[in-house]
Amino acid sequence: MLAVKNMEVGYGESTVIRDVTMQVEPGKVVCLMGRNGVGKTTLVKAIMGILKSSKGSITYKDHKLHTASPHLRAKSGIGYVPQGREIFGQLTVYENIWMGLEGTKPRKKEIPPAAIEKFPILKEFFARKGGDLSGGQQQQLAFARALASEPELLILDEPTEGIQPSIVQDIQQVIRDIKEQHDTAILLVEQSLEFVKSVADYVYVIQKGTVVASGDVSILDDEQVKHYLVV
Ligand SMILES: Nc1ncnc2c1ncn2[C@@H]1O[C@H](COP(=O)(O)OP(=O)(O)OP(=O)(O)O)[C@@H](O)[C@H]1O
Repeated sequence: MLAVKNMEVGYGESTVIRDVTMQVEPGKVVCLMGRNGVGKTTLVKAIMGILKSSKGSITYKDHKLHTASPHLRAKSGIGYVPQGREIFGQLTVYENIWMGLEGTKPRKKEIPPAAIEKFPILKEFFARKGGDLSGGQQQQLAFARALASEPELLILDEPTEGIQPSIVQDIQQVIRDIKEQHDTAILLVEQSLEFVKSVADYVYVIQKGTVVASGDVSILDDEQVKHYLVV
C-alpha cells in the first residue's frame, strides 16, 4: 500500500535519512522505532510531503507520491497526527475535528460518528477551545481530527509522548480497534517497546537515519531492540 524505496532526506547540506526502504500494508500496524534524533519524524514528514526527499521513491496505492503536495497526499487518503499534535488552540474542539474534513475527496460534509465515539471526552468538550485541553486530550483531538477523514493510511508520530498512562491506554485501545475493524494501515512512530508489542505487526528500527533492524513483532529480539533504544 505504502512503499518507500531508498529514501534520502535532509536539511540543507545535512542528510538525516539515508537509503531507507520500508513498506506498510492494509490492516497492519507498522512501527518505526529508534532513539531521539535518529530521523523518525524527518522520515514521516517526507512521506507526508512536508519535507522533500533528495533521493528515492514513495509509492502509495500504486501511485508515485514523491512529487505530490502534502495537500494531495491528504486527499489521497493519508491521515496524519504530527508530533506535538498541532491542534488549533483558538478553535473549538468541534472546529478542530471539522478541519480534518478539509482534505477529503469528495469533500465530506459531516464528521463521521466513529471519529468521535472513540474519544468520548471530546464530545463533552465540543465547545471548548482546543488550547484549553490537557496535553492528553489534545492528543486525542489530533487523533480524532485525523480519523474524521476516514483515512486508509494513518500516520501517528509519537502519540504517547508525554501523555498520562490512562490516555496512553485509551490510545492503545483505539489503535487495536482500528486494526480489528478496518483495513486501515497504520504507521506508528513509537519508542515504548511495551506499547509497540501490544499493537504492532511489524517493526523497523532506525539508527542514524538508516534501518538497522526490521521484522515481524512476534520474532522481535527484545534485547536487540532495547540496545538500539538505550540513549
Ligand atoms: N528543521 C530542522 N532543521 C535542521 N535539522 C533538523 C530539523 N529538524 C530536525 N533536525 C535534525 O534532524 C535529526 C533528526 O530529527 P528527527 O526529529 O527526525 O528525529 P526523531 O527520531 O524523530 O527524534 P525525536 O524522537 O526526538 O522526535 C536531528 O539531528 C535533528 O536535530
